This record gives sequence, C-alpha cells and structure tokens, in this order.
Amino acid sequence: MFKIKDLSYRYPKNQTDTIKGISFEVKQGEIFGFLGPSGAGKSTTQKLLIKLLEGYEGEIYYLDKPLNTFKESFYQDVGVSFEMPIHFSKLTASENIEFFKRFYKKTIDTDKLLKQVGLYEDKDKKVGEYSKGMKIRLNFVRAMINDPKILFLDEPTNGLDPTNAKILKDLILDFKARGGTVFLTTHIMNDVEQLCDRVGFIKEGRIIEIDTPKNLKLKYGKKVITVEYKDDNQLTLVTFDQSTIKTNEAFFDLMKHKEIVTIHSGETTLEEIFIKVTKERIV
Ligand SMILES: Nc1ncnc2c1ncn2[C@@H]1O[C@H](COP(=O)(O)OP(=O)(O)OP(=O)(O)O)[C@@H](O)[C@H]1O
Repeated sequence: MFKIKDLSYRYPKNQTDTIKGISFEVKQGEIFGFLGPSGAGKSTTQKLLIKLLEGYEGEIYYLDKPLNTFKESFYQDVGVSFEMPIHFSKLTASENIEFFKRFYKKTIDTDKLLKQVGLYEDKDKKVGEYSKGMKIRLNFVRAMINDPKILFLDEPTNGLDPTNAKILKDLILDFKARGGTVFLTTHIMNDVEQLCDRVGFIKEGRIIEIDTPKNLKLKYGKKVITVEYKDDNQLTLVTFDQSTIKTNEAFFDLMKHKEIVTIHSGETTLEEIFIKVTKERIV
C-alpha cells in the first residue's frame, strides 16, 4: 500500500536530518506497528506519509504511484487519529461529526460506531464536557467517518481504561478483517502484541529492525525461568535461561538452600525486545 525508499527529511530550521534514509513497506491489509524511542522520528514519518510535511528526499509510493501525484482526493482514503484529540469543544459530538463528514464523499453510519465505542448516549453533549477517554474514543470515530482504506493511529489506546482500550482494539481488528490497512505508533507493547502483523523499529531517524513480532521473539527471545526467593526476609528475583537449566548449578543451589516464593516460565516480551533493539545499533 505504501512503499518508502531512502526517505530523508530535515525540518527547515534544523541543521541535521530527522529522517535519515529509511526504506520500508506497509502492506495492504496489515497492521504495521512503527515503534521507537521518544524523538526517534515516528510522528515525522507519519506526517510525511499523510502529506502534512513536504520537501522530503527519496520516494513515497501510495498504491504504486508517487504520493506527490495525489491531490486532495488522497484524504478520502485516509483516516487519522493522532494522540491529542482535536475537536470543537463548544459543539456536541454529533455536531463535530457532521462538520467533519462534509469533507468526504463517502461516510459511514456513525451512530453504529458511536454505540460501539459507548458514546451514543452522550452524542448530544458538548465535547468540552467530555472526559479525556471520551475525547479519545470520539477521535477514533472521527478517523473512521470516511470509511478509510488506511488508518494512521498514534497511541490510540493511551488514556483509555482497559475495557475501552479493548473495544477500540477490537474495532481496529474488525477494520483489518474488512481489508483495511493500519499504520500504528505506540509505546504500549501490549497493544503491539495484540494488534500488529509486523513492526518496524526506528531510532535516531534510521530503521533498525523490521519483522513480525513472532520472528523478533525467535531472533531476540529466549525462554526463561524466573525464580523469586526470600533471603534474609528480602525478596529477590533471578532469571535463568530455560535451555541450560538442567546443568545450571546456581539454579539447583537456589532450589536446595533458599525459600522459594514463586517460579514462572516465560518468553521474552516485546517490551524487552524494544529495550534491546533500541539500545543496540544494529545497522
Ligand atoms: N516542527 C519541528 N521542527 C523542528 N524539529 C522538529 C519538529 N518536529 C519534530 N522535530 C524533531 O524531530 C525529531 C523527531 O520527532 P518526532 O516527533 O518525529 O519523534 P517521535 O518518534 O514521534 O517521538 P514521540 O514518541 O515522543 O512522539 C525530534 O528530535 C524533534 O525534536
């Protein structure tokens, strides 16, 4: 859906490039997670892909045509939900939705979506009276009003309680099941585990890793056994590599001589992989 080749971008007032020659693809029908430390260039990349920033070097193709050949019609295909919800606070949710609907040729039945995100009963309330979580959910509805082909989501569940976060994640998965493509940035690795087909890691403007979460776990992960034990009334946590546990004297020593509180087996989490990948420079 998007092909990005050697993309570089420098903000006009800066001395150095923020995006330094990145190449990747967002495939049709996938949820692509774009991850990286704060300031790595995720939002900048997102803004380049939705034509909010111009004057880049390299190539961006949308549906196999250069992105800069698309005019306003491009936005008919795109849904955007950035982290900071932008609404007219003196208008009701319904009025906000009606206002934004005017920009699009095709729109969806927003009442159904408002019901799904639990805002239908409050649709005639002024958005200024909405809680943070309600505004975030309304932001998602707004991103969907034109029945987009691609959704750009920036931290979509940040600030939502677990129930509402799950509702939103299920709606994102429904969107994908209907053939939609999603470009998602988030710091919540649980969301990545539950949603993303592939993830790309960006650090200091360079892509340092792209793969499926499963392959990343195979590459960076190892099965571990974590033991929690009591020593002089203090709780201590140690982790052992599961593959060598049979011959690990330190493990047996612990079992024989310490008061064991818990033993858990598990695999490396995406959170640990994030820390590892973004700490080391791979290329
Ligand atoms: N308008 C701007 N003018 C100049 N520099 C900018 C501008 N916007 C962002 N930057 C710089 O570009 C770099 C990348 O910022 P960007 O917002 O893309 O990071 P990010 O990965 O999205 O971070 P976060 O996870 O904190 O949202 C940062 O060093 C930032 O200071």
